[in-house]
Amino acid sequence: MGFALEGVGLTHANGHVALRQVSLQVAQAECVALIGPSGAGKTTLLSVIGTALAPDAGQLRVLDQPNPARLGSAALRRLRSRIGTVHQAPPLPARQRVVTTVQAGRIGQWPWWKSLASLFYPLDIAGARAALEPLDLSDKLFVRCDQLSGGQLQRAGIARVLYQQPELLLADEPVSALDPALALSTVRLLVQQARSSHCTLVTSLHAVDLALECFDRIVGVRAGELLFDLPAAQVTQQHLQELYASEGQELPRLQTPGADSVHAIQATVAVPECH
Ligand SMILES: Nc1ncnc2c1ncn2[C@@H]1O[C@H](COP(=O)(O)OP(=O)(O)OP(=O)(O)O)[C@@H](O)[C@H]1O
Repeated sequence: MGFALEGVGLTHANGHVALRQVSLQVAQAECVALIGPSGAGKTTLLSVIGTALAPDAGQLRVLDQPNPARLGSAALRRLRSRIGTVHQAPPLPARQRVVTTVQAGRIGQWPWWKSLASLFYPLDIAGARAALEPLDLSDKLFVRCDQLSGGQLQRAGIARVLYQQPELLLADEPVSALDPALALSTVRLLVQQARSSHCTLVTSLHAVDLALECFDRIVGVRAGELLFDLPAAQVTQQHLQELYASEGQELPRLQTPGADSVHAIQATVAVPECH
């Protein structure tokens, strides 16, 4: 099983209710996109699933582990080592080389002495290179993180989580810093890698067309609630307009000069299909 939330609620420390009565079941190896306006609660939802935030109402089960908030620190660390997280702005140490940063993806799975040694000497250069290759970053293997562009940093964060080989992969706006063609190929890579490794993938995406193109299941989040949970083929314009009603008429899409849709980008770049 991937994870299940039943009636989950979360109120932030300042009293803001970010999630209310959220119920969502995602099976192992399913790939799901979260969409919704800014401030809807997508990041908060991913943080709850990833056990970074404990819900204050309802039930949570992650990778067959009920109620992770009740786990002791060692068991929680073991559970978290099975969960990979891609952040919008990956918190990668500025002075660390890319190879070390990618290898750090497995620190939670290695014995302490190996994790420590890997900080001083890269123990798996070939593995790190293989993770960077499909993201077109293998030439940056020995470059320091503070010498990468924002988009390269974001892709290094993705390489790190792919190297981790998690059972559950949570990606929060993983391609927000990438140009439209790279965004499309990178999301497709995430979906393909998740499918081939039988990993559950939940990705929040700003671009609605990217979500509909690459994912079979779409969850619409608005004001801390799930507005819909549908197969991509059943998401209508009306669903989307209702979801983004607070953002005016325009739906957020991939933007590229002279082409404003995934299909237009597809026509100009050779990227493998998602479905
Ligand atoms: N640590 C916090 N303390 C207080 N309120 C918070 C905190 N984090 C988020 N919020 C509020 O909770 C709501 C949901 O935020 P969240 O980041 O989950 O939304 P989101 O859908 O991911 O937005 P975006 O698409 O802009 O990243 C917002 O109103 C936000 O202001």
